[in-house]
Amino acid sequence: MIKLFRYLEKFKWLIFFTLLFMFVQAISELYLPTLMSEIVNNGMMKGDTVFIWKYGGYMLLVAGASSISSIIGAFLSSRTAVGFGTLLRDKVFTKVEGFSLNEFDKIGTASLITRTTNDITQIQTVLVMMMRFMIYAPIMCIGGIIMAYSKDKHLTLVLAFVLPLFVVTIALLAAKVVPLFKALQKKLDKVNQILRENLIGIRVIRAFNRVETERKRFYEANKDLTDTAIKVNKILAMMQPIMILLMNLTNITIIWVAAKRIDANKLQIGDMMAFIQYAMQILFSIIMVSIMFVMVPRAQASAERINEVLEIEPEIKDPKEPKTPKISKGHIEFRNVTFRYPGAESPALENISFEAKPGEVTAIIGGTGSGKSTILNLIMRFYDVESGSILIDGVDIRDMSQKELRSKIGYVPQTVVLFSGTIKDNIRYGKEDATDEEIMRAAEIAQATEFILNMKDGFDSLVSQGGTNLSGGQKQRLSIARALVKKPQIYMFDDSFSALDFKTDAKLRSELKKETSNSTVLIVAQRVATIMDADKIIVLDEGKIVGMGKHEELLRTCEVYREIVSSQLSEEEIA
Ligand SMILES: Nc1ncnc2c1ncn2[C@@H]1O[C@H](COP(=O)(O)OP(=O)(O)OP(=O)(O)O)[C@@H](O)[C@H]1O
Repeated sequence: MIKLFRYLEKFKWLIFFTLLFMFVQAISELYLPTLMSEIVNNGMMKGDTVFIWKYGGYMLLVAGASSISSIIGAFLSSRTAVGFGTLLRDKVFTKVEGFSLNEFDKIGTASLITRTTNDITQIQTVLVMMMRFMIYAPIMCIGGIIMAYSKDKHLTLVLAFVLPLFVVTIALLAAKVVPLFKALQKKLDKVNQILRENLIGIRVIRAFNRVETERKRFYEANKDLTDTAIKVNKILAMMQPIMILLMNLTNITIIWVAAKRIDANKLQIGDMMAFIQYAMQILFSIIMVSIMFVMVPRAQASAERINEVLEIEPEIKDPKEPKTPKISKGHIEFRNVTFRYPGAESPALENISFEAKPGEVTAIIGGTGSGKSTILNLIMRFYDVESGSILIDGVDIRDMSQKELRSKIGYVPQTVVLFSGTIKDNIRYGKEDATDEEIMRAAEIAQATEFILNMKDGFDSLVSQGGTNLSGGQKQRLSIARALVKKPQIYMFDDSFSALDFKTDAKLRSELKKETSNSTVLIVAQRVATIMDADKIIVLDEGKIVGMGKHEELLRTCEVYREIVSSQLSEEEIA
């Protein structure tokens, strides 16, 4: 947690004033019982009304100061904690944005969400407590002991018995609660993970009639979380009556001992009353500190989880001095590229070398899992190659800034991702300052205009989160329009025409050809018809290139290609 507290620097003045006001509150509260004992001893016992009024007035002033300090302290500490929480969330979010896909896989999306929300809230809560109790509780405890001692030495002996008993009881309870608090956080992660999977996969869950199974899975994770939470709260609930019992026993003992001393004229009633109040203040401050000791480990567990995220050094970093290609055309070259996914035994791509030139369409075809998407992932630098290099316009992509690299590329991923907003917003995602004409033009080429205009509000129609109110083919076309509006040097289509009917597919590609005549176009496809007329077809099989050339050439020379073609086209089509 200390590591995270370095970010508190920004709030140092707020913290200073919180501590100052908490100090004023503690001192005022310590002074009140003494004033009260004065009123009892010198006012009430002697019937001196003027004295009572005078000291009563003092008491009012001191109590007022204490209340105002308490209010201001609470306000300032909350401001600090909320500000700190915001700052941390921002830091975690910014860090996560820079993660490569590897790091996402390592921590998991659900856990990243819990860490950014719940874990940071835990730290916020503890920070408020720390700021309020850090100064207040020790002053109340030590000051209380000193004041109590000044009222009566003998009575202080009662405290010498009670305080250790109090501390031991709290320590025993805390020892039980702390591990449970740590477990709570993990169980919350699990509930979040199942919830997320279910919300995203609801269609599949229903289609496979797995609603009951999923409900059971959620119920079990939820119950596990609830059981632990109940266990924690049972112990915490026990704490309160035990504390009250101990406090009352302390009260009774003090009164019993004090009564004898008052009888023997060794103690005044006012001093006994003040002593009782000091004893309560001491016990309360111990409770406060112990609550902090229980809460801190929980926040500590959260802090560790946040630190883990903040300390991950993204594997993919920008070079210190990024290079820019002298001539920028979008020429791609793979030189002996081998790549293995983290933890995988065999490489997903092995010794891949090819060129994709501007003005040409380069297609990649191959069976499922042959490494087609991986090639595109590597060009986008979602992962770094294991050996070999990828050059764009002669510059290794690891020597370029990621921003520059990605600004050259219009990428249409295999799984379409749309954001909540209008159709226009989604297309404009490709180019922030795109004009309405540019957006319409992109939609036109992507063959999306017709269905967009058929929607109630045309280009201003709302796309729901994840694009659930659109069909697969409609989503694909919007995703293509989003890449087109960017007018990049390199287009990468990852199986992006698979959900289109043949007619739309052919129309779209012929329009696309006109639009992308000067760009480098990479098309990953399963359908031979989609890539037959490409300038270069790369045939992949188990991560290796087994053929490269034009359609007719490959038909003659490449066995794998022939197999793919004959499984899809009729004899006449092949001829
Ligand atoms: N994130 C990942 N972590 C580990 N292995 C992966 C990951 N993504 C893909 N792979 C593996 O890498 C290999 C190549 O996958 P890739 O997605 O490139 O295939 P593909 O040819 O695009 O297949 P498809 O046509 O089915 O999309 C596969 O064996 C796959 O299991």
